Amino acid sequence: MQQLTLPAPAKLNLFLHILGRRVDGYHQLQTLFQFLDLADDITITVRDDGKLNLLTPFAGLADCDNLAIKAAKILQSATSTSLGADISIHKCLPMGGGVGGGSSNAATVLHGLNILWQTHLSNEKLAELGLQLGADVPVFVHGQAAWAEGVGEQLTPVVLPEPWFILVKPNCHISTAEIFQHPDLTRDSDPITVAAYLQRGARNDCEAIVRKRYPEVDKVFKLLNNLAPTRLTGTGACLFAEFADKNSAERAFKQLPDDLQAFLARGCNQSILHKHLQSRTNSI
Ligand SMILES: C[C@@](CO)(OP(=O)(O)O)[C@H](O)COP(=O)(O)OP(=O)(O)OC[C@H]1O[C@@H](n2ccc(N)nc2=O)[C@H](O)[C@@H]1O
Ligand SMILES: Nc1ncnc2c1ncn2[C@@H]1O[C@H](COP(=O)(O)OP(=O)(O)O)[C@@H](O)[C@H]1O
Repeated sequence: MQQLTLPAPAKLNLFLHILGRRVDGYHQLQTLFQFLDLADDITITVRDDGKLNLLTPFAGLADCDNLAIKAAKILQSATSTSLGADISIHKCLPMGGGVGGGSSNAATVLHGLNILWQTHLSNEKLAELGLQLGADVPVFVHGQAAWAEGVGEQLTPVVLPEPWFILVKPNCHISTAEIFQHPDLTRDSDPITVAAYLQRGARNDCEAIVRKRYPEVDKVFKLLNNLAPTRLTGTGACLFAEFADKNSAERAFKQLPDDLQAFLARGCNQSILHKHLQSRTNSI
């Protein structure tokens, strides 16, 4: 087999608590990751000459900085394969929005090339390689909704309700590093348990600062929160409102102004990448 097309889904941070800060500046978190059935599509074709080409360059981002290419390079050097690849990314996920598109692209490329190059690395090894690219890559590699601790890399799979969401990307770009450096960020939240989250919910500690720094986020937050309980994902800028069923989500979606970048999606405990990989394995 020489070519594969695989999805690279979005994630939500259903809540995000910051418990402290490590000496290296990274923050200790507690968060709950769930996937959405909303995804980029990535097509990978094997090359014999070892070259790694991105056929769909992103405006303003050098190909060598694209996480899809970085993931391919890491796998290439970890396995010493002589093979290369052409990679095309059909982008659907808002970039820099806290839905993890770049990390998800990296995880999908790791899985796709591991199949095409027949390098046979375990999920654990792929997650270890992915962590070098970003704190969120391992959860996409494993593909199970997860309770996360540490800097987001200590994962415990969980089974959660799978509600419907309206996801909105306010028209602004937020730097993750900038939010984590903010002097007013809450860094001393008490740890909680999954059971406590399921009973009472929990906040996103970045939300107050992001809403204050970015009026556009605050405006969209108020609009969505009138329709259903709303949260920031990650460090933003995307906001999500939760609905128990598809009909109520659709009704609310119709009330949104036309100029908003909004998506209707379902929460998934198994990433659609992994559903796809499983159905491939079953059909072989
Ligand atoms: C906090 C989360 C929640 O999902 O935010 P989003 O990026 O999704 O919004 C992620 O873990 C982010 O992961 P990712 O975007 O991969 O972050 P990285 O590239 O590893 O780090 C970007 C910058 O954020 C800060 N950072 C990141 C993670 C962390 N636990 N503590 C930090 O202080 C560091 O300053 C780092 O330089
Ligand atoms: N394949 C990729 N898709 C999206 N962003 C990428 C990719 N490769 C590198 N990036 C960079 O990573 C940044 C964060 O992207 P993304 O993962 O979409 O956001 P977030 O971490 O906020 O969820 C982008 O602004 C972009 O500069």
